[in-house]
Amino acid sequence: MTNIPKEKTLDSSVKLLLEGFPFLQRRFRKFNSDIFETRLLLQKVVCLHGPEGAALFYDNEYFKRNGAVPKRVQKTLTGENALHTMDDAAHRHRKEMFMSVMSQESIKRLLDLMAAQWQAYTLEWETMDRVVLFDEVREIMCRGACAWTGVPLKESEVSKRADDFVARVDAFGAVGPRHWRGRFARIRSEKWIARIIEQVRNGELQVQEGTPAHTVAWHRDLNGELLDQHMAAVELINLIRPIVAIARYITFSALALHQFPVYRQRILAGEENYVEYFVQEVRRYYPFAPFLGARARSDFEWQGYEFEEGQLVLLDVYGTLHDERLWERPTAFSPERFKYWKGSKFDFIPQGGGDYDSGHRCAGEWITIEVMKQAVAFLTEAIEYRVPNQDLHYSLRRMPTYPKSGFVISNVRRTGKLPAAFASVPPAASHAATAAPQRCPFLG
Ligand code: HEM
Repeated sequence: MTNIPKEKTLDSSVKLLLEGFPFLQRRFRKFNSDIFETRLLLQKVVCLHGPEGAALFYDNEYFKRNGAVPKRVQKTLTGENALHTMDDAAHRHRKEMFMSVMSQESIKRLLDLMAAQWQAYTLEWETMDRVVLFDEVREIMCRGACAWTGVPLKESEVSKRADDFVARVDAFGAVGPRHWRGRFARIRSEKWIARIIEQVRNGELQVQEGTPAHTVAWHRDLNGELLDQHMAAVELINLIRPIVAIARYITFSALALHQFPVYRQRILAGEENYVEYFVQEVRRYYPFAPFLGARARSDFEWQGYEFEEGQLVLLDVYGTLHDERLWERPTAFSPERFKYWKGSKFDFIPQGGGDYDSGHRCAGEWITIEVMKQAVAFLTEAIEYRVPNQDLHYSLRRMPTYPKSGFVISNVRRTGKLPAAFASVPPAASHAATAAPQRCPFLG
């Protein structure tokens, strides 16, 4: 039996808050090991790093999620008792519902709805002195996500609803006011969406079959029962809120285009798949999810280390994405690396690893990649802009993080060119046109 290297500490929770994203990575380096033990929130925690650690973490035989996601994260980010906390047959059944709305056709519909929003917003940006990209893109994402799911969004509530979704994500690594903002935002958004579920079920709101609102409202659990209204709201939000969260990756994409202009040129040169390499590198390079948690199902041994039943285990997402053994010059931004990447399901894990259907890998990873590709194509081909002086620093201590200024652009001009993916998409006549699905130009 080998002893797991142990951090000498009564509790490291404060250090985690102070150090942020690199907290785990620093300790793996200090111990020169892909496993170590520490104490967080007054409990013993075993931390795993790298593809072998990830393969173990995603092995359903050894780990479960029930009891692993802290209540403070459920009460802000995910909602309580959501898919993220389920296991075994019940998880697979609920996950099937999520994956059923991730078909190519469904994602294409989302992209068309988003494209109309990009066009409507840039019309307005031309008239504005300064545009805070993060603030605008979260609205674009919120409108697109609501239209796609089938959730009506009044013009007057766009900003408030988008704010609440942002606040819920913003709360996941926070204590104090930021955490409480997230809690209140969860309560408001769940109340709103629970009413939508009620209206879909009683026929007050007509939504097309196949849309996420229809799918979730009429989904039956393994016992054949509809989800209770609140649970259905939690899960429908788990399809909307994370789309709004893509605004962070899009803001980081704009930052990358600004900081590394050579890649803007390569994208404009039209090299095949280059936009995809670029967004993959954005997802690797910039921080989002720091780590993930699971609990051991029973006592077991792995590589000579002993795990105890109920043991809390964390998987180091940020550190694995910046490990020099996996990524050449990990601190350099280099989309080219994805040209040659022959990775596994366990090394490139910005949205989790392993399988989509049987495991907890992010249900929305394909959406994230496609929505980011669309945004990058738009930012490079459809508009020109200036980037005035501003504070573009993003703090690794803040979880989650984004550039302090929100990425301000000015002098926005439409080029008159539309990326190929937009060519067939009629612009939204007004924001309201795509916000209410009944009047959506694509769904009729
Ligand atoms: C900003 C982009 C996103 C990031 C960084 C992200 C990240 C993650 C991560 C780290 C997980 C946990 C994986 C695990 O527990 O092993 C996850 C799970 C999940 N994500 Fe995402 N995600 C994003 C976008 C999306 C989108 C667009 C959707 C849906 C439209 C989505 C829906 C989900 C769902 C339903 C789960 C739970 C899966 C399960 O437990 O089986 N996410 N995501």
